[in-house]
Amino acid sequence: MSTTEICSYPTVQELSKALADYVANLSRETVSARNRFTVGLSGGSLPRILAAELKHRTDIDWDKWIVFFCDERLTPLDSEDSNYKLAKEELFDHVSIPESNIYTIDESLIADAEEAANDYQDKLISVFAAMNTAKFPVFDLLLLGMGPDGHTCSLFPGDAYAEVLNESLAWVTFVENSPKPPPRRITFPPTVLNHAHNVAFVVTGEGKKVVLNKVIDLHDTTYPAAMVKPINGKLVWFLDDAASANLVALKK
Ligand SMILES: O=C(O)[C@H](O)[C@@H](O)[C@H](O)[C@H](O)COP(=O)(O)O
Repeated sequence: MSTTEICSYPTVQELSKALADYVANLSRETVSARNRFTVGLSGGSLPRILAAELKHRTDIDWDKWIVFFCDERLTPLDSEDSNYKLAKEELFDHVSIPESNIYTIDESLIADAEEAANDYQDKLISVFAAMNTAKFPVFDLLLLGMGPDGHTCSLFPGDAYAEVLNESLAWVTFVENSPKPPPRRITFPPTVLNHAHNVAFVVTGEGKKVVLNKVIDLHDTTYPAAMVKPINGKLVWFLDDAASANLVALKK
């Protein structure tokens, strides 16, 4: 059964501390149960907020982490736009996750979005097919952000993105007309997000408060973030008070 928890903190720094505790606990529990911790990361502000406290933790079995990107921009890995580059600078450079456990896009395929998505899917299959019997990868933890238009990963609202939003077979799909630059990206579809054991959204700032009300209070699935409802997993929202100011769900 799916459960949802909403946590709000006065400052982003306090949020980072709580997030580090949450990730460290989950990592410890999962490693002792399954001897590995599969994580999906997003871009935007998430890597910085996540790493701020987490990179100082000494109680994490980093060599058991297996990391994928929930979405990635089709750029070289050393581009300022690359989610990998951001995560590397904020987190990977400071902790000891084995390089071979960090799965990046194949840079030689960035000119062909479909091929890049298929290749990334093959990487997912190589890791997950042996681990679980589900038709989709079951991540231990997916860490997501949300844009002011309600997008998450590279899942954008609107009819132009219906095919990606409704993808029901592929483990990785792609967009070539993202309204948030850069335009060409690969992304997990909602079905993959909803098979995870744990999904955590990290959303901060006043600019998100209107859309958070639509997503959390009104469950308005025209906003892709509202499509995230893990079938058998746990969803946690890590918010700051500026972002959560309008939330009816928190005032109950
Ligand atoms: O690659 C990307 O662009 C991200 O994965 C994207 O989905 C991001 O998480 C949101 O846009 C929120 O970004 P902010 O936290 O910076 O607002």
